[in-house]
Amino acid sequence: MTISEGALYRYALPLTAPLKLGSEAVTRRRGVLVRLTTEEGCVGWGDAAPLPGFSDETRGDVEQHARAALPRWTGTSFFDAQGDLDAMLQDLPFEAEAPSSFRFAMEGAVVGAAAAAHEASVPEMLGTPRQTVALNALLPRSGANGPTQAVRRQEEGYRAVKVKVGRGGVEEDVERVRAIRKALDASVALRADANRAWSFDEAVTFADGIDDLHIAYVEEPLADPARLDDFIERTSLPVALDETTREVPPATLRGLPGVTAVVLKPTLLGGLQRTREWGRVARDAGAAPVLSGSYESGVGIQMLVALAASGPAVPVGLSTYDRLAADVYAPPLPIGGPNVDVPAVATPSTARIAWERLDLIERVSA
Ligand SMILES: O=C(O)CCC(=O)c1ccccc1C(=O)O
Ligand SMILES: [Mg+2]
Repeated sequence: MTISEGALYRYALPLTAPLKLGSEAVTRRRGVLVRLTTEEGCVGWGDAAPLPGFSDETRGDVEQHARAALPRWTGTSFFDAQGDLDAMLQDLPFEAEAPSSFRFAMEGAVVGAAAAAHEASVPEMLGTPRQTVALNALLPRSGANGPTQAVRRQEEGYRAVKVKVGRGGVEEDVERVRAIRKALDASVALRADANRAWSFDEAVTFADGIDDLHIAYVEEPLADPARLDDFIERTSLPVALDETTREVPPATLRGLPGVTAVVLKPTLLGGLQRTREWGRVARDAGAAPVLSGSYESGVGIQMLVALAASGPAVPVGLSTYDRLAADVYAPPLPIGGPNVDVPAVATPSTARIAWERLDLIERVSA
């Protein structure tokens, strides 16, 4: 497969409400779309959407890197045997300093073009996909009416609910999580995410406070993640990694037997190869890989759905898409309920691109 053209487009999508990310408040979701075209006329799209407060790079960095790198991709041939996707991805001409979101975009565009060349779907290129992907419902941050909202989501059919903790006092979190857990059916998984807010003692207070309840896991309880193994030894609370996956190699999991799940965000982790490697190591270690979004556009979300469809059947974190008031696709993708129909969502479609929302940055031909 030979790339004959690469194009870069800037987008800035409106949100349903400002997004609070650490100390930043984002009012528009900004990113860069990549389109690669092969000599045979096959097209693949990718989404590079660095998340302020979480990504190491800015959108400006992505633009600068992508403009300099694109001429090395056009005219380049690479191996594209279906069934050996990992070999194909390893062959891509990335520089060592390629930003994470750029890796995600370029790998996605290449897989999309290869899928078109093989008349396969993107999920099929990644493995043997399931037809549906279940989502977890993310409860809004404000503490009010947590149990009522959680029950509403359960009635809509969600099998997992995620709640943010670690913003106020730990006692309040214990009360909130207890009330939500008691309001939900036992069969609905409850997940908590502390985003590294707690000292060791606060995290233990939380764990002891909900000791008699079954929650699926708490993500990143500790401000000092180096103490995770102590925490796992001290409490019986199941733990999930999120931020840590961007800081340590996947093999670290083998030394953390109390880790029940790993939250994998390809935009932040640096693309498909790294996500798939984490997924393989997690499964070997008995931890569930939970694919999650970082507020990508529809193009990025399609790739996340494809990745999730080729992984184990655990509810994934893609309700970030609800926060976009408009997408690069018009109409937007049909992601609005507890289950995503994979074939209906994960087919990239140039015909549905909302061109008026894209600004051409650069187009390079071989
Ligand atoms: O996991 C989910 O359900 C949604 C994704 C999510 O919460 C998230 C999205 C972007 C950045 C950080 C986080 C987080 O897990 O804290
Ligand atoms: Mg998290």
